[in-house]
Amino acid sequence: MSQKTPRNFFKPLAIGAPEPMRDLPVKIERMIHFVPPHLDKVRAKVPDMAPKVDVILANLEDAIPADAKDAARAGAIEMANMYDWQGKGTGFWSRVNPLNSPWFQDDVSELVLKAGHQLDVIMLPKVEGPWDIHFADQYVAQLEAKAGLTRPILFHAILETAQGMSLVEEIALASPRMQGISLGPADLAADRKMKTTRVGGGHPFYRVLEDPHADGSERASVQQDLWHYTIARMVDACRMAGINAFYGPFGDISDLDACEQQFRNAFLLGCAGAWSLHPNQIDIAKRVFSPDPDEVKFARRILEAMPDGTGVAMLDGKMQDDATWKQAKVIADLADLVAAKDPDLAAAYNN
Ligand SMILES: CC(C)(COP(=O)(O)OP(=O)(O)OC[C@H]1O[C@@H](n2cnc3c(N)ncnc32)[C@H](O)[C@@H]1OP(=O)(O)O)[C@@H](O)C(=O)NCCC(=O)NCCSC(=O)C[C@](C)(O)C(=O)O
Ligand SMILES: [Mg+2]
Repeated sequence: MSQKTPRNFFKPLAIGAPEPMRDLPVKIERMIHFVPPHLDKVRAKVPDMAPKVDVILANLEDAIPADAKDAARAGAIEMANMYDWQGKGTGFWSRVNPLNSPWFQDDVSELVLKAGHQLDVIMLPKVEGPWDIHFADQYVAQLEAKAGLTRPILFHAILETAQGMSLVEEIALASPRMQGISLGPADLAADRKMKTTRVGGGHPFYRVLEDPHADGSERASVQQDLWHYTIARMVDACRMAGINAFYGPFGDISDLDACEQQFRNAFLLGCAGAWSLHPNQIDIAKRVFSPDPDEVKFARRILEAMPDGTGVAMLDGKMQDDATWKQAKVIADLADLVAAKDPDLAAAYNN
């Protein structure tokens, strides 16, 4: 497989385009909050919502009707100027239409040329392979040069096709712009021909049955996680590439408990955040993707017990060593980031 040389991997893909980042900005992205930019009433909420979330995403793709694509794009550009994104630290992203759609070129060119200074991340849907990232990479570089941007716009891919799943490692490694990957459970289920119309979460048919009982009594069965393999492989691909994995949408807006459970499964498997489709999912993502205060305190005890990160120590009967020190570092560093943005959690982590 042809690979760029390490030195060429970080070369700008257009004369005048900003230098690609060698290290990603360290941010908390516990929830990526989706906004339909064509709805005036919802768009008007952005200045009030922005301080309360980690990322606001102007959605131009699915859930935006074909006859509202131009209005959504114009709304996204308006959103770019509704808040001090770069100054106040809330991420401003946009999900553009698929690369083969009639809207992709206008989405990307107008966003970069008219909102590139405020835009942090372009979310690319239905990514089939590294070639999609390569194409978008050079196209955006050309536009960045034209717009005179000094900071590169990053990419976030959605994992929502069977081919994309089979190439997820190559997608994660395809460009210095890659910032993360989200699971897209609806399109991926359709492409895999999974027999579910749900957007994330479990399914009552997906279970394991215990062995038959001699007395013929009823056999217990337990529902299993449909998304375990997919999320775990996405996490491995992302962490191998030094980027973050995210759980995508949970579609059953009315079922807050199942949403929390799906987010919690993803958090435990290594995801950095999830999408919030509705205001009632924002606090769930905040609660789940912020480290638990007791876990933070225990993690800090591990770091204190082994200041240089090597050796062995016993804490509350649990063996700690170089590996658990690294696990503790992940939790403690995340807690510091969350505390900087969230005074309530800062107090919980330090009392
Ligand atoms: C589901 C919907 C229609 C219910 O919208 P609603 O208005 O019927 O809900 P509501 O409960 O009546 O709304 C209560 C209040 O919240 C507001 N509100 C409602 N939503 C939002 C929001 N997002 N942000 C900010 N405010 C919101 C709404 O305007 C209302 O305000 P009000 O009290 O002042 O009247 C609405 O929440 C919505 O459109 N959410 C975004 C859906 C979306 O973006 N879907 C696409 C992403 S998932 C996907 O693409 C799949 C994937 C990855 O591709 C793949 O797996 O393949
Ligand atoms: Mg989709």
